[in-house]
Amino acid sequence: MSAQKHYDALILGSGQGGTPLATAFANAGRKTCLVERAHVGGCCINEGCTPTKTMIASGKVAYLARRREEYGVHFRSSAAGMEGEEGGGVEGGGESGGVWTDMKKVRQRKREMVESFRAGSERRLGAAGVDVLRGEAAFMGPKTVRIRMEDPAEEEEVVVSSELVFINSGERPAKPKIEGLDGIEPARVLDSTSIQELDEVPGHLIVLGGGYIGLEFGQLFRRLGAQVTIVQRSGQVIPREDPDIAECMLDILRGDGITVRLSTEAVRLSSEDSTITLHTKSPDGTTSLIFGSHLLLAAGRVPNTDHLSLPVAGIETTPRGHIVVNPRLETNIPGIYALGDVKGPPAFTHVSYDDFRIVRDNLLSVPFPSAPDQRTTAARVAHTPYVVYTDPQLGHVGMHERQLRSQHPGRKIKVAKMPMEYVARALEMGETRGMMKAVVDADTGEILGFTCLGVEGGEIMSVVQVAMMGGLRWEGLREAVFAHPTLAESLNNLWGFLEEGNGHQQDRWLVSATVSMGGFLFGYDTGVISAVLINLGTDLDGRVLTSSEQESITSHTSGGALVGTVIAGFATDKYGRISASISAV
Ligand SMILES: Cc1cc2nc3c(=O)[nH]c(=O)nc-3n(C[C@H](O)[C@H](O)[C@H](O)COP(=O)(O)OP(=O)(O)OC[C@H]3O[C@@H](n4cnc5c(N)ncnc54)[C@H](O)[C@@H]3O)c2cc1C
Ligand SMILES: NC(=O)c1ccc[n+]([C@@H]2O[C@H](COP(=O)([O-])OP(=O)(O)OC[C@H]3O[C@@H](n4cnc5c(N)ncnc54)[C@H](O)[C@@H]3O)[C@@H](O)[C@H]2O)c1
Repeated sequence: MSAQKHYDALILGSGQGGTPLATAFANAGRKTCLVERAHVGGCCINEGCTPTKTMIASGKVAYLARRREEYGVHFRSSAAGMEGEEGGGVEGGGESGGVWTDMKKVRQRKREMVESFRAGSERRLGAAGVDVLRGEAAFMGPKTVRIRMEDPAEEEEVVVSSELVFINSGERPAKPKIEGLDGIEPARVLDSTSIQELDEVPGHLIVLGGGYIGLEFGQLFRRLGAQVTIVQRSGQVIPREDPDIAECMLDILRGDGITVRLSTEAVRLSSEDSTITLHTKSPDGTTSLIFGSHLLLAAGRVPNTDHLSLPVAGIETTPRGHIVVNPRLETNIPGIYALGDVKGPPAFTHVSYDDFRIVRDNLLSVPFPSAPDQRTTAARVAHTPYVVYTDPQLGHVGMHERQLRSQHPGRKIKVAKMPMEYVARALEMGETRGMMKAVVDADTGEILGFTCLGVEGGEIMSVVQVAMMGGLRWEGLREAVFAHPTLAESLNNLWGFLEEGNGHQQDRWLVSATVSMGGFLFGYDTGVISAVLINLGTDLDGRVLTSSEQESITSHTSGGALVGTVIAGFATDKYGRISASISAV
């Protein structure tokens, strides 16, 4: 049996764009229908941001509990020389003992958070009078959709037509093609959704993919007590980042005891008893085996367009299956729009939510903040921020140095890098890992991009984002009066590190040169003096530096002064940290 219904607005998928859009249309007096095949609130609330950040909070507590003695804090039992009560959980990696994870409790806390967020969304939809149909939608024609209902006892199928259709169907985890994958016991092969439902910590988690999901879960499960190996196909983790930031992140992950294998291709999987074996290959042909108890697939996501029968409606997609839209989020079919991840990257909740605002303002004429009918995605391109919720967080806004140098080679830029070790508040908190980096226009002072890989890096980044939105130049942040001691006050000092040098590569050399050469003399040329570099050693990979690299370093040393025959100077390492004071002849 199939029922027929007609609406003013039909929303397919209850994601971060579609859910508030449905409420807005209904509140504006339009007859509105929202179709959802799984759960209201979509990925972010049910499987994405909300549950992961809730679980990551548990990981942070475990991490700090292990570091408690650094802060002069002891558990009563250990202070008294007694064994801490243990049981019901899994030993927490053993770094400092006594901390174990009750995975069921971690999961329960996550479930409660998800349920409360989801209930809030359901309440808002109900209060606005949105018809929520539980089932899977597929087009029958441009403005007609068939819904296969979740509960066939009521209706097996409902056919809905509408003047306006909004597709907000999101993405799901990709399943990479690896020989042997289908032969592994399903309970041991996890994705970003199923890993959140584990009731015990895996013994050894192999993470396939060194992107956002791989890093967030890899570090979380390490902190909860698992051995973790991250296998990343490309030569750096989080490949969209500048190499110096990715390298700093790598140091942090390895510092946490995570094994990270870069430039490593997963070739084949096999399993015996409870052990999974991943056969890998490096670009030079070297093969190796990685053994683990569980495998997390974190190798990207694919759009939920394959079940929508888009060709029936004539809706255009990219070769990867994302829906093609213009800056007003209109598809090629009039009256049909796409919002959120389903239209392609960047795939973030705040992007999907802004898609909602664009459509709402253009179609429901909400006049603020810009004139109706003029809102497009173009306005946010320069400033779209994001945060990777590793600890420390990686917050970024604007352009990357690498992107600027490759896409705008003629533009004169300056780069400032400062280690979090220079941030008073971070020192007080005992959380000094990471670095800040800013890229500015050398002529105008405009802030073009900013990254903070540091404690509460997302919050610090947001301060700079607001400055960028307001057109504040870097000098404005240098002179701003921030409350002391905040993390944001470090934005007074960052700019002292601005220089035109072309990046991390030379800094890598400087690190190893200073580390390996001991008492040797650094040469530099400040325009006042020039001196000769006596010995340079090797780069971080042990490679002997060429003469042109040595020359480059001698002209890149950050500063110095000549006093008689004694040369004093300093050089900065890859984080901009002063790594050597030189005084010798
Ligand atoms: C593990 C993880 C962590 C994340 N963390 C963050 C974070 O910290 N910050 C951040 O900004 N982003 C994060 N993201 C990304 C973020 O979750 C998404 O960008 C966000 O949910 C936007 O999604 P959306 O609005 O496009 O739709 P989604 O939230 O994906 O919702 C789409 C909905 O459509 C439904 N649907 C699909 N097909 C059909 C159909 N045919 N019929 C009916 N219903 C259908 C689905 O069931 C789903 O509920 C994370 C993602 C993951 C996986
Ligand atoms: N904090 C956040 O905002 C947040 C958190 C999680 C996810 N997300 C969103 O979800 C998206 C998807 O995340 P993701 O981490 O799955 O994808 P991703 O594209 O960010 O990273 C996937 C990584 O896996 C690697 N890879 C791909 N195939 C591989 C293979 N066969 N073997 C080894 N490595 C392989 C790629 O090189 C890539 O670096 C993100 O791009 C982001 O938009 C956001």
